[in-house]
Amino acid sequence: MEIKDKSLKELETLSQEIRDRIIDVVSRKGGHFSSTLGAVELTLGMHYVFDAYSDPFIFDVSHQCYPHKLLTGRWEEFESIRQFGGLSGFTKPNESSADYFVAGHSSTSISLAVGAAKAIALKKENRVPVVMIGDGSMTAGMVYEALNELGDIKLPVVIILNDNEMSIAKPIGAISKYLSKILAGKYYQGFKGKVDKFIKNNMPEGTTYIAKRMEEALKLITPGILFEEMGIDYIGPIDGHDIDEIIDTLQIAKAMNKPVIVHARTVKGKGYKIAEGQHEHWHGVGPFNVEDGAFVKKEAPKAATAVFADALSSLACKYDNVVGVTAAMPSGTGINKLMDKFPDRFWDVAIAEQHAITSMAAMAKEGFKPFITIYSTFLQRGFDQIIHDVCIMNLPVVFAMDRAGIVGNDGETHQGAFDISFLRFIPNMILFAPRDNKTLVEGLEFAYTLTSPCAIRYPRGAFKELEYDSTAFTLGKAELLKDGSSNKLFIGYGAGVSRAIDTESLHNDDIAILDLRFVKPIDKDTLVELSKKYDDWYVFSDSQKQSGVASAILEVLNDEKIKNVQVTSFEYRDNFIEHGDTKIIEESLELLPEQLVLKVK
Ligand SMILES: Cc1ncc(C[n+]2csc(CCOP(=O)(O)OP(=O)(O)O)c2C)c(N)n1
Ligand SMILES: CC(=O)[C@@H](O)[C@H](O)COP(=O)(O)O
Ligand SMILES: [Mg+2]
Repeated sequence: MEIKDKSLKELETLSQEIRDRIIDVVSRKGGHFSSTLGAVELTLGMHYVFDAYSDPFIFDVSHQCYPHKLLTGRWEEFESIRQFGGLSGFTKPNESSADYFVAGHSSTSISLAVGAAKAIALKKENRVPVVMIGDGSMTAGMVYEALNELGDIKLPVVIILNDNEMSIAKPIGAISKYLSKILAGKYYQGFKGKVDKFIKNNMPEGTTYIAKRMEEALKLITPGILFEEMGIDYIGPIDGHDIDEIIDTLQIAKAMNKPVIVHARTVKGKGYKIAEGQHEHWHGVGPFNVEDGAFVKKEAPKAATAVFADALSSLACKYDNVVGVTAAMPSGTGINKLMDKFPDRFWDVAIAEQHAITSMAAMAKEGFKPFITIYSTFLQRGFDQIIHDVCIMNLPVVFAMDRAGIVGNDGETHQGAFDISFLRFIPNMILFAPRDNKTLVEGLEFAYTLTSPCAIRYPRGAFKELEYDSTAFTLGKAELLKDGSSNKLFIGYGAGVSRAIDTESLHNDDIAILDLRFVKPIDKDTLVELSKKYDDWYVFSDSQKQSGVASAILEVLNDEKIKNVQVTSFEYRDNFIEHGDTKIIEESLELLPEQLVLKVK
């Protein structure tokens, strides 16, 4: 039966079935959990009032899209969510025509809706873009760039603001406070009841006229004055778990034929009691026991994130001028501990990567030593700020890039593949990488001493502990870990060093291993020296091949007119990398040591 033909009772039953399915599958497979549970009724409302195969359904970040997937023919396949070869955890048009866009990074939804609305108007079609965006995602600047235009051009777009008063962590900033203040007021429910009665008793059926009246009436009480002043109509707050109210409101919003924000209050984790409310650790989860909410514990070595956080904490204790920032990822980057310990020196600035970078540039100019702790993938947001505000000024900002390399189940939107490629060509930027926990700690101490911007990368999860001792970091100096008796040289960068070591251990030749340490400035002298002894080089790095580590080495060989060396890159090829367990992804890319050793042979 079509959703549109279902009674309220049937819709409520369906919402329970959706929740049961999400809880069952995510408790076994892991995935984004509390956001998606909180969006069940709103998603049902979208599907009841709009048509996912015609109206662009645009989910911001799209980590809350599981109910949408279940409603659009992916009930059985849902079992494979975020697994290699299975469904993506985000919307993906090549998975279903009901998925309008790929998303994974936040706050793109309203811009997409504006573009879609313009296209629809030009094509003279009768479709309406519908956005679902969370309160956390409303903190990013791009949202206001889009609203700025939307309020001016006034094309029909319905924006459902799914407000659970949570980002991943507690939401930050004045906009969040403003939204919370609205939510603290009364539901629009009581008022709406009166308007409904008025419409039923006085008006003929016919949405445009009704909507006009409704809209006028709403204007008298709207708490969403910020949006109203920008030219976007505001309805709310409504109860985001009351299907009846959601459907009524969305029907009105649709009929208004202009930009409208429907502000819905929801509970993150709704329907799974243990996760309900403001619990950060239920945002994205691994497998857990449904009965008691206990996570399935896996013995895991200390994550690089934790090593980083401890080392930064020591630096902050030692040096008063150390400051730091995260763009809405306090626990993900480990900086939450520092925010607790040094609340006036470490900040969460909300989903505002660009602002994080530029504001820290000014702190660096004022004599502070900022550490921008950020996932490699989210640093992409701040590309111009890195060049324009940090590097041209040659300011000693440290970019601490977590989640470098394959991140696993989040997939193509989140892989930390590109940072070396897009940072390497920026003048003044220093790029180096630790190979293990010890060199991560040493690398941070070294970063503190630099007077230029630098970027240091480390992986999701743990470094492999290596048996090689390390020497102190010296700017632009590589470290030869072992000489070899064959003509081969393995060059590793960052976590690529352990891959090189593992591959060497599987080879029957005795192969020299170099930890490149710096991809910029690169150790020209050492490379020239090594070219005299070894002429078959292999480059191991968890990063894109184009403009990557092997490219940097080839530039040296070319500049130094060294012709005898053959370089093979074991970096990522020119594709976006899918989702799945990291090891399985690496296997699919033929990057496991046992695969690489065959290539070398
Ligand atoms: C540009 C960018 N920065 C950071 C993130 C990480 N991130 C994913 S979801 C999220 C919180 C979003 O909060 P909200 O929109 O309120 O959704 P909720 O999870 O509360 O439903 C963050 C910070 C991201 N996806 N994109
Ligand atoms: C959707 C999003 O961007 C985050 O929730 C991300 O999935 C977190 O990734 P980690 O699990 O690596 O912190
Ligand atoms: Mg939220």
